[in-house]
Amino acid sequence: MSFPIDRLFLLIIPACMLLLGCTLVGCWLVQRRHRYLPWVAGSYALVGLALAWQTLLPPEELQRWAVFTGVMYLFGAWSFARGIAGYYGVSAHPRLGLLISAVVLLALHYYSQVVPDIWTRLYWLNAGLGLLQLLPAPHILRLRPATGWLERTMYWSYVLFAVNTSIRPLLSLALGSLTEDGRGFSSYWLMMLATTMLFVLLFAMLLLANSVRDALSALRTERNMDPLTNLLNRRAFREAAEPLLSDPRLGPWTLLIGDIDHFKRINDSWGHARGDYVLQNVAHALTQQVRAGDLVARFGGEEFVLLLRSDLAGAEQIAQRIRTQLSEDRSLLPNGERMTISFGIAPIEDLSQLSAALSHADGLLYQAKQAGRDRVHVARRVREKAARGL
Ligand SMILES: Nc1nc2c(ncn2[C@@H]2O[C@H](COP(=O)(O)OP(=O)(O)OP(=O)(O)O)[C@@H](O)[C@H]2O)c(=O)[nH]1
Repeated sequence: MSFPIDRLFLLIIPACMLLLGCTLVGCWLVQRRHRYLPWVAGSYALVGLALAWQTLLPPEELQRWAVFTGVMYLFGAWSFARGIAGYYGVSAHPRLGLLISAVVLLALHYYSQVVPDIWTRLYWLNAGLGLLQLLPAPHILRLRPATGWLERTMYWSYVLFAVNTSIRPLLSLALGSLTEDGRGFSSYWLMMLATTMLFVLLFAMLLLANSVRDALSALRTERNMDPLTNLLNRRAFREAAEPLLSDPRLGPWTLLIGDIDHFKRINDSWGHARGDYVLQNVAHALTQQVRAGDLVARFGGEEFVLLLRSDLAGAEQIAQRIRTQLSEDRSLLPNGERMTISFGIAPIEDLSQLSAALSHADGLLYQAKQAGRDRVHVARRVREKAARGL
């Protein structure tokens, strides 16, 4: 049996689609987070298989299998819409999709078995495919997903793809050179393969870029955030403090170190889970009291560091507010006892003083602990006291 070499050549595109589908599934298996990926992969696989099937069929068989291949294309198109809808978190309207598919399949049956007409069949099929793909589009547009370039490119190429699908037969008609079976090297078939491949590649690249971006941002979060409290860790605090303290237009800055009093006793008396709960509540209280642009970090254990854009007096007020709020919250410890925190507060003028200011605030915190805990020790006071010989 001989098989025309040009047909084999045309099989490259469906094969690429299947490979891309497998890549997306692989990507999903690694991360298991992007649940829209299997839908897009499924649509690639279905459309790829349908294209391969049609390429391999002898011309006289195309009509007989029109409904079968129609089912694959239609489900592939809806699966794509489902993937896009999943990406933006909206519905792909499955019932409406089913209705559109049923109407198109009836038309395919009529124009293949009752009154065979390949071009009317193509109009129906492509209009149906375009409509199915566009099902989630209005909802996505209302969401205004234009936040980043990736989302914007994704959305508009998706809309363009759906519109191109709908009007493909008309474009082909305008280009002329139609062949009887609408396949082979007919303008329609070549244009269909080319545009499908172009968009399919574009989407695969955008989806993979999205996966990589998410993986990187998850890594960055893991690297920078304390997982228990969602505060910055020591490394991220330094990184975030650098540009702030290097900008002479900002400031004045003050560094605070807060440390929960007798935290070991909380762990020993009520267990680690209660200790963690207390840490989370302290973190919440700290972030509640500071302003946007201030930094709050957990340096480890029960020690918290804050960089506030404020003078010493303002920082002291904030520390006192946090201290009062926490000590008045009787729900933190199971026996209703007060939970207290001590602070050391030191000024800082620029980045070069960061380590010195941290030691300074730490020393003041130590003094606060020595003085009985549940208090705020501020650098100026210490200096004033020293000046007065106290
Ligand atoms: N639950 C919980 N405990 C932690 C965590 N990290 C450190 N700890 C505990 O925090 C306690 C710190 O105890 P200490 O350094 O003695 O401090 P303290 O008991 O608060 O005493 P003072 O600071 O002097 O008031 C230790 O028991 C650590 O095990 C954590 O992530 N979760």
